[in-house]
Amino acid sequence: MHVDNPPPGSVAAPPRDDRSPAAARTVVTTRGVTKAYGRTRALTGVDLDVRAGEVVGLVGHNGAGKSTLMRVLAGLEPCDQGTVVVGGTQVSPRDAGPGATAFRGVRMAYQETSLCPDLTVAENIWLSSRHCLPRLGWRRAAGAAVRRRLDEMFPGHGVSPRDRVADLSIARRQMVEIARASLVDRLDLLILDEPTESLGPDAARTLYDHVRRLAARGTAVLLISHRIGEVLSVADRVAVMRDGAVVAERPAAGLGERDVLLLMGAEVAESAAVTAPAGAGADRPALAELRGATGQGLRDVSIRVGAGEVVGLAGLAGQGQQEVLERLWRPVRRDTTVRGTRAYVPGDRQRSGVLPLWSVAENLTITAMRGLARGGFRRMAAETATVRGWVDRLAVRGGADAAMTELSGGNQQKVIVARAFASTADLVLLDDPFRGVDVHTKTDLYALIREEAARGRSVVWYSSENAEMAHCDRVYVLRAGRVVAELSGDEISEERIIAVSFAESAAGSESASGPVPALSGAASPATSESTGAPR
Ligand SMILES: Nc1ncnc2c1ncn2[C@@H]1O[C@H](COP(=O)(O)OP(=O)(O)OP(=O)(O)O)[C@@H](O)[C@H]1O
Repeated sequence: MHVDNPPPGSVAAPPRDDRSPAAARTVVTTRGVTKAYGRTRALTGVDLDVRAGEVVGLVGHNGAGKSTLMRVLAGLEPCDQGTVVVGGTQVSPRDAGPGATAFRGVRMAYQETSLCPDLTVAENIWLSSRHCLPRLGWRRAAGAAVRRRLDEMFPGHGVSPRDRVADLSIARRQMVEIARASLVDRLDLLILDEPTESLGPDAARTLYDHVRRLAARGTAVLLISHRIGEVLSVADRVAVMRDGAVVAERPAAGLGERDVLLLMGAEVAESAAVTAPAGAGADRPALAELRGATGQGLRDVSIRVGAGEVVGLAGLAGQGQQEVLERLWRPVRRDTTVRGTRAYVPGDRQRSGVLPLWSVAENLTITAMRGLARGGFRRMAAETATVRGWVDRLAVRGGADAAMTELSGGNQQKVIVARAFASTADLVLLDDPFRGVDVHTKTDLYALIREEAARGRSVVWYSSENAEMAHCDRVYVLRAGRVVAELSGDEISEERIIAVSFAESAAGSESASGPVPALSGAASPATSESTGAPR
């Protein structure tokens, strides 16, 4: 069922939620805000009010305009038309731009972190918060400030102010990005753009605890997320964006995930989980195998991937899952066998996934080229048909000719996933591939994985969302570099995976609820050569 789309810019009367102060001052207001990039109308007339002390969840499909609106609210980009009022003062397009003082009380933590990779954590903090740091001894002051904030938000974070950002895992970079955004002398509005996509459940929970504390102190928080359940658990109010406008606002209390999906325009019936046929693939010939793999953080790991099987790698983040994917991608050791070609979808699209200067079509076909060519000649018609098929299938907003940098984060991710499946690889390796992808598209991608498996392709899939593992035939749960459980069929459930992940922890030296040190400080093992090309 579809919800009718009201005219752009229309806003349902926002009923107040009990948790937010009824007469709180408005921190930001937008009326009829539009923004176009060339022919793309990213914002088509946004009306939104955010009041002090409230948490507003902003949801919508990939490309709905959420990040663009946030950039306008943070003063990073001017809007084309409409009015933006920040802290009671109407700002003009001239006021926008990096470091704009009119927007000083508004801070944003970005979906792709804005940190300089070659600087340390403390140096990055100085860059963004130098106006509130002393000139003498700034490094120490920045280090102390970020450490304090990280301790508060993410106990057990494992980040030192002296760490070089490039050496941090993607989850830790995300933590620093969020801490950086909230380090300011006056914080009226904190914008969090998909903050938990690379965080584990513990870090997500402590972050949201902090968000509620901020709100209790009067700071407004705008939370963009595709994780609707999380939004409903922390927000006072939910604003839904479609086609560049806010089309509905509702108090979060009493709203269910299904209600939100309907407001977003999703076909909820289609969103029903596509789960794996029980026990499928268990007795198929092995396409890939790790036999007692040890070293590089792995301890005696044995894993078997049958032809046409979808194998999940689960457990808390950083327990060796990336190292397993790395071994399968580069099977150079004698303990690893892979028959056939491989494609890789890296977890960190900015570092090793996107070819930013290339178009969507070029990014998509780069790995499929060999299969599409005949006698060493490119077949342009076949390439065009392939590209069109994938762009339509995954609803890549922006189209085939757009540069990758013109796409929203979720749409970029769709192209990277499509690139792997458009290849002829026998084994597709997925490292938490659906970060930032909207719920509806994810459902399509789950179905795609099952279809490809039915055609005989094998998939090894690490996901930080345990619920996604229900789409696998078999799941290996990793803990501290070891396989601690192998689940199949009905045994695969979120509860079971969590229980197994923590059972080992309770038996070991770490506390079940405490922080778990990641095995590898480095992020995705993917390098420039692992952008998906089968070899
Ligand atoms: N710099 C840019 N140049 C051209 N088009 C852009 C640019 N930034 C955004 N767009 C386009 O504007 C539209 C809205 O993008 P935006 O990033 O705001 O969406 P979003 O709702 O945040 O999506 P996602 O959930 O995928 O992050 C998209 O169609 C996108 O392709």
